[in-house]
Amino acid sequence: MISWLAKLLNSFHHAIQGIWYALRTQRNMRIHMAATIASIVLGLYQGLHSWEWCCLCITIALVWMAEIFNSAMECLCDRITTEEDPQIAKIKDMSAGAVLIMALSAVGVAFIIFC
Ligand SMILES: Nc1ncnc2c1ncn2[C@@H]1O[C@H](COP(=O)(O)OP(=O)(O)OP(=O)(O)O)[C@@H](O)[C@H]1O
Repeated sequence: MISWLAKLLNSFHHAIQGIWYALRTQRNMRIHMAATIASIVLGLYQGLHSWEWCCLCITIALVWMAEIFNSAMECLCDRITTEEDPQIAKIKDMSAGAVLIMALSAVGVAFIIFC
């Protein structure tokens, strides 16, 4: 039981380390953090309904997830090669495209909720 709990806590520790690494090294993550704080402050100020908070939380989580997966993909690509490679360019472009889709969607959600 104790070792199961220790393994669980260890997994959390690694996951938090990953988020912290992304926040420290990725400029876009800091932009997402600023947008997250601004949305929460605006949400508290406007007194959102619970369903609006649900939409906001899911949207924020999806943007963060997309950005962290994108950062992980970039790390993996750079581990394979840092030399000019057309395949690496396609992989990184697609990964960045996924973040862009989610970020645009988040802007739409924010517009619907706050305007
Ligand atoms: N090894 C490579 N070979 C060819 N093109 C590359 C390579 N590395 C990066 N690129 C191109 O440069 C773009 C930016 O890649 P980079 O690794 O600098 O990401 P970034 O600027 O940190 O992106 P993001 O802002 O999404 O974090 C890629 O989308 C790709 O088009």
